[in-house]
Amino acid sequence: MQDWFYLVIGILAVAAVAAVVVVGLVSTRVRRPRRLPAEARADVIAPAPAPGEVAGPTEAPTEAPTEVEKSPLAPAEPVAPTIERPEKPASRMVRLRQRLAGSGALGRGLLGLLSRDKLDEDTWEAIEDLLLGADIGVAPTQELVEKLRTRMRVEGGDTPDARTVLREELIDLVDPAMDRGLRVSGADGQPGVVLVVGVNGTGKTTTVGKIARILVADDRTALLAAADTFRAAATEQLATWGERVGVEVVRGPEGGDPASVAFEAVKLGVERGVDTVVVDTAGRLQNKQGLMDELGKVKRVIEKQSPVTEVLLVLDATTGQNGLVQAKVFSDVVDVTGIVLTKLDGSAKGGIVVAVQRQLGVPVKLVGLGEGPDDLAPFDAAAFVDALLG
Ligand SMILES: Nc1nc2c(ncn2[C@@H]2O[C@H](COP(=O)(O)OP(=O)(O)OP(=O)(O)O)[C@@H](O)[C@H]2O)c(=O)[nH]1
Repeated sequence: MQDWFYLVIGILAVAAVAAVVVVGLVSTRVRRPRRLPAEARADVIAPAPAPGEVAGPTEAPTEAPTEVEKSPLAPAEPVAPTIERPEKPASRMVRLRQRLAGSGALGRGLLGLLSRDKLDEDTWEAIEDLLLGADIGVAPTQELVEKLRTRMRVEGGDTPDARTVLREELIDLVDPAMDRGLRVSGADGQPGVVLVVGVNGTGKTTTVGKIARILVADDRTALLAAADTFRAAATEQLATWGERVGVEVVRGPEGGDPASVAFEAVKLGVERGVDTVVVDTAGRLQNKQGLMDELGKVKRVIEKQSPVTEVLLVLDATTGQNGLVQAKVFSDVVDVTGIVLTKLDGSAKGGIVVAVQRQLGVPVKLVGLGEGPDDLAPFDAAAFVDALLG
C-alpha cells in the first residue's frame, strides 16, 4: 500500500514539473517581440532630426558615427545667416517696366484712338471712357481730353504725332515737378523716422521690408519697428525681412501697445545713431475711430524722441475708388507725406496714380510692382508714362 502511495505521489510530481515547463515555453513564445520591418523600426527608434538637419537614411551607419550622430541631442552647427545685397533702387523702374503690362493697355488704347485719321466725337468719347475706366478720375480726364483736343487740332497739321502729344500730356498730368524724394534722414544727427500706415492687406509689412532693402542698398543703417502688434505673423514676417539684409527689428509682446514699440525703436535708433528707423503699423480700418486715434498716438509718442520725417500711406492699386476713400481718412489723422502704390503689377488701373495725388496733394513716391524682395521702385513720372505707352 505504501509503495502505491509513493508511486502516485511521484507520478503527480513529474506531471507538475512537466506542466510548469510547458507553460513557461508557451508564455516565452507569446512575449517575444515581433520583428519589425526595417522601415517601421527606423520610425520607432531613430530620433527626429534636429532643426536644420536633414533626415538621413535609416540603415545602420557602416562607418564610425560622428559626434553629432552619436548624440541626437547635440545642437546643430550654427549656420551664419547669409546677408543679401539688395538691388540698387535707381534702375528698378526700368527693370520692372514689363510688369505694368496691365496698365500698358491704357496707353496702347489711347494711342490707337488718337492715331485715327479722323478724330470725331465718338473717338473722343472712347478716349474719355478709357481714361475713366483706368481710374484717373473725372476732373483729370476732362482736363486731359481738353488739352489733347486743342493740341491735336492746333499741332495736327498733316501728320499729328499722337504719341509725342500724348506722352507730354500724360507726364504733365502725373506731375514731374512733385518732390518724390524719401525723407529718410533726420536733422542734427537724429535718425530719419519713416512711419508706414494703411489698411490691412495693402502690403504695409512687405513694403517696410522692401524699404529696408532700399536703405541697405544705399549704404544706410536702419532699424525696423514691428508696431503691428495685432498680428503676430506680421512681426515674424518683418523679422524675416530684417534678417535677410542684416537689419535689426524691434518688437513687443503680441497685442502690446504699438506706440511703446515705436517709442523703443526710435529711442534705440537715436542711441545707436542709425540713419533711419522705419515703423510698421497695424492695418486699421478707417471706420474705427479708436484705432485711428491710436495711430495719432504712435506718431506723438515717437516725436518725444525724434521727429517723424516721412509718413508713407500704402495703398493697393487694385482697390480703385475705395482706396481713395481710405487715403482721405488716413490723411486726416496723420500728415501723409508720400504714397506707396502697391500691386500696380496686378492692376490695369494705373490712372490711380493721378487720382490719388490729386485727392491728397501728395506725391506717389514708391510703387510696388511684384512680390519679389526688390520689386519696389522709386516712382518716376516719365518712366511710368513710357511704360504705359510701351
Ligand atoms: N503683386 C504684388 N503683391 C504685393 C505687392 N506688395 C505686397 N504684395 C502682397 O500683398 C500681400 C499682403 O501684404 P502684407 O505686407 O502682409 O500686407 P499688410 O498691409 O502688412 O497686412 P496687415 O499686416 O494685415 O496689415 C502679400 O501677399 C504681399 O506679398 C506688390 O507690389 N505686388
